[in-house]
Amino acid sequence: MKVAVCAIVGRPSSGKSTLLNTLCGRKVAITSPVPQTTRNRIRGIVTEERGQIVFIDTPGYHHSEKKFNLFLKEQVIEALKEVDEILYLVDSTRSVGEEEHELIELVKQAGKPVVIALNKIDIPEHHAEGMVPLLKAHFPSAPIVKISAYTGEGLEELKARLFEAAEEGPQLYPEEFYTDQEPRFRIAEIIREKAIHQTREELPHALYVEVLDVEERPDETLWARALICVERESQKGIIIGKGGEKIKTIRLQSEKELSGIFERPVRLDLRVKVVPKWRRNEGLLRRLLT
Ligand SMILES: Nc1nc2c(ncn2[C@@H]2O[C@H](COP(=O)(O)OP(=O)(O)OP(=O)(O)O)[C@@H](O)[C@H]2O)c(=O)[nH]1
Repeated sequence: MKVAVCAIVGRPSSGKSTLLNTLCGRKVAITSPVPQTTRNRIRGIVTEERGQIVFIDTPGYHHSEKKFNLFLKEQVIEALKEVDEILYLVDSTRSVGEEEHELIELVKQAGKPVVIALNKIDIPEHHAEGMVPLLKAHFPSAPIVKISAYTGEGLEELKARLFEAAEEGPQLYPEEFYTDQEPRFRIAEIIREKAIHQTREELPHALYVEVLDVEERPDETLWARALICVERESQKGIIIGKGGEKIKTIRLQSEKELSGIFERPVRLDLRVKVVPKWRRNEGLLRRLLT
């Protein structure tokens, strides 16, 4: 069968997480309209008769020099070293800027087979056609497919191109697997997604989630204790909300979604903790990012 480990690379908000979820048919990576939601390399797995593709969802690529963003950039570079092929995702509704050019160079340097997907063609203002000559000039042998990660348009063709670029090999994961994320990590990601959605305006990136304990109770309930960590005391109040309303919503939404994922009741004990300047803490960033 055809087997490949494939990195999805693209600018922030190009739709990498959305694409991964649509391709895998399930929710494996959290999505959000706020850029830079993805901080970890999450794998989604597509298994079909013709083969298996293991996707690595890389963080959005930034060319800013801030320490936080440098870490994200390192993640992209590291991810590309390990893979067999690259799915380069381009947002066809945005103009090609400096950042896209940097990314083109990065993908070229990797020297791996590349499949290019021009995303968001469901949006009428897209200019996918206009982008083709530039991409062809940089990647003469790469197939270019126009897609909508959102509606699923073009994804069959995209998968066909990815399988074509893959080599013959043994299956890497059993076919019932669609992600190799640890439960602890999945729990943290779902809580983080709900917390971001609830506090989008006030603190899009100022939080992370740490799962302290996960326990299977005798009645088969999965119980987890987690901390939502913020940078400042004022942000703690935002997460908790008036009379605890917000954190309750975050908990209920997370429990509901996690119960579906783990196919059993999930109960969460959520607390908020202030961890000053966590984004400048190198040890913590390493732990969160790797
Ligand atoms: N209309 C439309 N919207 C899309 C499509 N793909 C993604 N989006 C939207 O674009 C936004 C960003 O999508 P994500 O999948 O979170 O993007 P990402 O590339 O993973 O972002 P980072 O985590 O910042 O790297 C979300 O609001 C998506 O719903 C698409 O094909 N069509």
